[in-house]
Amino acid sequence: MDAVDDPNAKLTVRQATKIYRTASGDLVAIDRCNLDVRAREIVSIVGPSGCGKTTLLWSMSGLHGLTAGEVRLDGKPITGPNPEIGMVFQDANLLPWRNLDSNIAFPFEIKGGKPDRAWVDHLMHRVGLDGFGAKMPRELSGGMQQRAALVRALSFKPSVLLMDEPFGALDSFTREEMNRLVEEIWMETPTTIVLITHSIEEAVFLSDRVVVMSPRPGRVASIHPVPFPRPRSIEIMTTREVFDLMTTIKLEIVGERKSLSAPKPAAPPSAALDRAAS
Ligand SMILES: Nc1ncnc2c1ncn2[C@@H]1O[C@H](COP(=O)(O)OP(=O)(O)OP(=O)(O)O)[C@@H](O)[C@H]1O
Repeated sequence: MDAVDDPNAKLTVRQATKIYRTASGDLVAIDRCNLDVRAREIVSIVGPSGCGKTTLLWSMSGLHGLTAGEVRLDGKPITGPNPEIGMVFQDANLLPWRNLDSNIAFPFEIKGGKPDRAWVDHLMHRVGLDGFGAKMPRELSGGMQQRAALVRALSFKPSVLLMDEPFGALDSFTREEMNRLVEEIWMETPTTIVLITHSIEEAVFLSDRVVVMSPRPGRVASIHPVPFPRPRSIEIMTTREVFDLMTTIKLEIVGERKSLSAPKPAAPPSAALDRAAS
């Protein structure tokens, strides 16, 4: 999908290509991806396993370099980790020997600073962790650890939050609770959010737009606007329109999977491979 610069874009991905050099040869994970994410928008990225979702998200974070193409934040190329960008992963990644307060303070310590205590207290209250600051990670459920990871990511007041399958390890009830919490926090303090998920329901519940990626090498195959009002109640999520949208996206991904397993005619080498070889 080719893209023209969106004047309201917060994040701009242009011709993003990533080739991993592996022992068995070069692997093109994503190939000329284009995407604009607008300020204060929630965008989910879905697609078949291995299509390059994480690769794309990490390139947005600046933690992984691209082989070709670029990602821009507010028009400026992202070339490394950026304080404007927070991240949440499937694993809460809390240091087991530090309590919650100290886990949240840790990234600030590394940089030689301190978190804004009032803001952290507000976030802890917001996610339902009031009074849990002195608890060790092992004393908390998976859902509570993910809440703490969310507080840690938001404690920097990032303008962009990247979430890599953040609730994938949680049971479905806790996952829905976390989805509602993210929507509530976002409605109070709109941040630009890009979320990777394997759950179409989660993608539709949370997003303003759902991006479907093609099988590897991943490209943006289609983008679906999600026009339903917020907050997205159970009543909204069980309407015919939501069901139809989820079905369309599911069928598209299944179709993409089928095309992945079907024998493919020899394709001309991509521009990315040409570049890598030269
Ligand atoms: N560091 C790496 N070195 C080599 N290959 C890698 C590396 N990271 C990812 N890959 C490969 O790149 C492809 C895309 O991986 P990626 O994790 O981005 O996909 P994904 O869509 O997030 O997958 P999943 O949905 O299964 O989490 C896969 O084939 C994966 O094996």
